[in-house]
Amino acid sequence: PQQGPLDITTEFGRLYVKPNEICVIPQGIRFSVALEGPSRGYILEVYDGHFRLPDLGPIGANGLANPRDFLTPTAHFEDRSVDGYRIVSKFQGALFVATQNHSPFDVVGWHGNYVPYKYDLARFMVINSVSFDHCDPSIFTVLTCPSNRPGTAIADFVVFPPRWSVQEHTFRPPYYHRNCMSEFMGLIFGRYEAKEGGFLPGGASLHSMMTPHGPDHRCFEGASNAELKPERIADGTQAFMFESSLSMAVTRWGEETCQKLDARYYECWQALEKHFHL
Ligand SMILES: O=C(O)Cc1cc(O)ccc1O
Ligand SMILES: [Fe+2]
Repeated sequence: PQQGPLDITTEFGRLYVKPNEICVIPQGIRFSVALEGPSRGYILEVYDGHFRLPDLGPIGANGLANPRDFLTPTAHFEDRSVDGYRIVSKFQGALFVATQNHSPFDVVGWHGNYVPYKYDLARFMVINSVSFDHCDPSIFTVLTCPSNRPGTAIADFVVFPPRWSVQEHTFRPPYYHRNCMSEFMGLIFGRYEAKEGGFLPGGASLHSMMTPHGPDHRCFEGASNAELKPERIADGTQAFMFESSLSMAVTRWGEETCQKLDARYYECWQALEKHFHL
């Protein structure tokens, strides 16, 4: 959720998920979502594999998102007769409806680990360079859904949390780049350092694979001239990225119907100047 909490009921119990928390519901689990008012957020559905914590490599035993901070529901059931209870299932890309005369949330107990869970992004332990250079944003991976090609993800969920920035001799914001992943970015709240202007909470950007992108002109000028002292960045901000080795298609709704496409987005780079001095 980006705006308003989600009051989620699942066959395993209930999850109350507030903005800056995320919720993962594995395939095939029945759930319903109750809202308390205006609501908005971001959904990522993977069609292959499951999300898990990334391998920590030399980071070692703990760090990034720690297992202890993932919360699963306690068993909860209701014995409720309901005429025409509608169950909506997605199968092969289409939605199907079945009706029954009782609540599906009548599972009395459960064991195992194929369960829905939630996680508070504020609990993420941030790792970064304390010497020089801008790290690959993979250091900010909360969860990954690996593909069967090693090192390549069906999807990574990456956050850009509040943190200290201390690198020396470095252009600290994201570098200008083209890469082999599709990057869908969203903003829960605050201002993303590389696009303080046009990128608003609830909005999204998509940089498809091998499409060049990077900070806007204002960010470039600011960071190029800033004194490199230790500095807090992203306080009051939560930006994130869904990154995939697959392509993401834009629907007609996203491109036209919603009338929210920023056709002038590219202009954020137009003022960048050439800085070669012979
Ligand atoms: O494009 C972006 O803003 C996301 C991003 C951030 C970063 O720090 C490095 C690479 C990257 O793709
Ligand atoms: Fe990027």
